[in-house]
Amino acid sequence: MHLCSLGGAAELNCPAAAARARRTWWPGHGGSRGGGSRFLCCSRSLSEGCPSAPRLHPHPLGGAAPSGGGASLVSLPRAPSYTEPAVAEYSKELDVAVRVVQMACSLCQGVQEALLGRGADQVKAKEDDSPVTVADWSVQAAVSWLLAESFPGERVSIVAEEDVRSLLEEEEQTGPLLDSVVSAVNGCLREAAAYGLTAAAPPEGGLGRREVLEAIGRCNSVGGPEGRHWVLDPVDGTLGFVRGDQYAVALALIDGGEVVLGVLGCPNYPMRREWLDYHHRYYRAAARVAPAAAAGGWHRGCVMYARRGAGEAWMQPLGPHRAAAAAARPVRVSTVDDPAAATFCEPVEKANSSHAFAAGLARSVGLRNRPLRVYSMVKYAAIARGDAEIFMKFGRSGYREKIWDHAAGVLIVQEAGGVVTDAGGRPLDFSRGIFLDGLDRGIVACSGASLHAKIIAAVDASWDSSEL
Ligand SMILES: Nc1ncnc2c1ncn2[C@@H]1O[C@H](COP(=O)(O)OS(=O)(=O)O)[C@@H](OP(=O)(O)O)[C@H]1O
Ligand SMILES: [Mg+2]
Repeated sequence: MHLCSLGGAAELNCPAAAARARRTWWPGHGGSRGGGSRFLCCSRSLSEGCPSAPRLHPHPLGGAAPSGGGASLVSLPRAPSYTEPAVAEYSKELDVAVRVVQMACSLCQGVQEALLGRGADQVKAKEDDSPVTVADWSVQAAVSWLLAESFPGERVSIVAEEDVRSLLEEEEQTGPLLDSVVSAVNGCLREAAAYGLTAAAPPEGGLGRREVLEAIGRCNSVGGPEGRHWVLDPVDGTLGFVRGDQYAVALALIDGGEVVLGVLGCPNYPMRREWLDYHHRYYRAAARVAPAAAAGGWHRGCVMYARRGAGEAWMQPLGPHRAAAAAARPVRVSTVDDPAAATFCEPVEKANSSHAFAAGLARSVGLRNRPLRVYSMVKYAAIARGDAEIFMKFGRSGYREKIWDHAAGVLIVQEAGGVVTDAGGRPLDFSRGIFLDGLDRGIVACSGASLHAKIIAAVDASWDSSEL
């Protein structure tokens, strides 16, 4: 365990570069550790396969009447309730999960801002050399606490990425860390009432070190085909997070081996894609001069969510619950099904997915747009709301994909109208524990069945001649 020297200025949505990239997604430049990163946006007309067209469905949280004890949820102006049992199922779980992810995003925003100001010594490296920060452990502790308090009397099983051991090892080797985590957790939990989770507020004086460690340690479930398991990636795309770029907070619920709920917090992915054209920090500075500009929400990220079988996915802006819920809108995948006109997403890091294979495949189907390279499950969010059409991930041989890196995003894309399978066209199997074992080659997510079939055929045609 050692300090990780991730450096490099993040060039988030630079306006000048955005002008150059006006017509297409521009590839991010992740490069190796120490490099900068860029994330720019597509400026295709919003009328093209517009995901924001209003639909005549009631909001899924509309029927989320809190049942039994547990979190007392603030009553909101509600759309008509669902009556079909299949849709009403998991209402309370979805409602709590959205609020919890909102709170976690707020925590992350604070840590990211502090991190960018204070430098690389705040970033630690795990045994596999991947980065981890105060935010990863703090979000895990806060989510664990909030779920346990919101579902009292239930054995809340959580499968999550971080563990207590690595936190304690870091503490031992590099000095005070746990206190920063405790402070971030308490700062987050103090906001519980603003997010309508009043019963989950911390005790007076806040949680202590022991309680925080216990909360992190409780997330030690291994999932599996039976029972209910929450699946949490506290900070997905930690590399993007430490570079001031895109990252996600991902929370899903698996029941009987199937993903039934997915919530994806994307704190740097604004509600409207054209807002990505601008540098977040430029806007933060502008907001200090003219605070009214900030009130419009241009700078905010979003939270996407879906429930299995509902046939719809939703998005709301970051923020306390009343305002966020009032601004929620459905999202829908793009209608582009011609690969030549599609945009594909892939991981920023070459080590996480072969860029060369994806580029060859893109050429073979006549794809003209440059790839959208973006950190984290924001790739799934981009597909779900029609900002891109294809996401491919072909990990290096031997790498075992983890369920927390995919569960929430896969469900959201599927419910928004997309198709996600392995490269053999088979559904992803979330019932096998922590790993997405049994994957044929890699993961292919597309905005629709016809595009998906073409991409799967193209993968087959290029596979044997590839070096994967
Ligand atoms: N070698 C390798 N191959 C495939 N996948 C890997 C690999 N190493 C790590 N990971 C996992 O990838 C998560 C980040 O994946 P992304 O697709 O978002 O990649 S990238 O950040 O855009 O480069 C990342 O999640 P976080 O740790 O939450 O950031 C890892 O779980
Ligand atoms: Mg992850």
